[in-house]
Amino acid sequence: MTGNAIEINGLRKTYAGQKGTGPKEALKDIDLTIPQGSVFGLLGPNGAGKSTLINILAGLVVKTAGQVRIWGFDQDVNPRQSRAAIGVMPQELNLDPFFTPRAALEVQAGLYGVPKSQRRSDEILALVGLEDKAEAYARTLSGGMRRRLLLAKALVHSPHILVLDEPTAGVDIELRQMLWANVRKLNEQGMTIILTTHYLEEAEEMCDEIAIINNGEKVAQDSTANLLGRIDRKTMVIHPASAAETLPSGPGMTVTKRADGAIVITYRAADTPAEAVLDAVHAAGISIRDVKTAEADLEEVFLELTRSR
Ligand SMILES: Nc1ncnc2c1ncn2[C@@H]1O[C@H](COP(=O)(O)OP(=O)(O)OP(=O)(O)O)[C@@H](O)[C@H]1O
Repeated sequence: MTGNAIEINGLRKTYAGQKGTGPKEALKDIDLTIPQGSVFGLLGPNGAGKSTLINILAGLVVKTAGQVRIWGFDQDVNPRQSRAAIGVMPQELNLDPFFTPRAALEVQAGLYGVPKSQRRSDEILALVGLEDKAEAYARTLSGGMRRRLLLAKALVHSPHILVLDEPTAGVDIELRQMLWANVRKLNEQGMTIILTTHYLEEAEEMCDEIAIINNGEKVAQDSTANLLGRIDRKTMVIHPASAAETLPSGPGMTVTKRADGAIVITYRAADTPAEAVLDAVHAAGISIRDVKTAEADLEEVFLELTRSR
């Protein structure tokens, strides 16, 4: 099946003002489509509105205006079906301390109306590596284990869409790898994944497509490759065979010398071929011991898109 997992049109959220402050427009007229089967990244600085957006999808925050369709179901017209299509792993570790992981999954499955015969609690516990903690009280689980349990809870009703809100904030490497391995596996099985993250390199590595939200507005949405392609600046670092006396120069090149003697040249790939940069280096009488090039990363795209606003 092809199509959109999520379709959002004209979405607005205004929180009522608290003491001494006016109302807060957290989302201002957002349009967003998320293709089925993708791993989709929702990025933005603190306070951009990501959690508000996710909480609206999860049915935890009531929107002020706009239309939200989840797996084709309008949230206002078919609230039950649209809720059933999505599972959310929240940021906060909000677990009942007196439930064991197995009991927590059974309760969650009950809330979603999953019949006993279709429950997969043990399979899901195994997926997240909690099978040997199935009967431990949640209060005895480590922070990492609690996060695993939150992921497990998001999966009990076999949703089409899994939303992960800052899943790796403050988690150790082992848990992070477990999470990403699971995300990849679930995505390969056809699940659409939406994640928010502050770690740009993580989004770069994991996501096919990314939307950047800033100050309640969508400032970009594109494939990860296209977003990275937006910044055409390249950097070449030349390590000269002997100390350079003259610095190379040429149209479209910015040249600086580092304390270690390396020469750093930035240029736009569209206007300046790498060969022209190397020619300029040779023309300055420099012989090259080593050379490295670097592309823009998502951090630069992100800064460029969110800086001016
Ligand atoms: N319940 C609320 N009442 C009033 N204002 C709120 C409420 N929840 C969020 N806000 C405000 O709405 C804006 C968007 O917040 P939101 O939590 O959605 O941002 P975010 O992008 O998820 O940020 P973070 O990454 O810090 O969680 C912020 O200015 C926040 O202070």
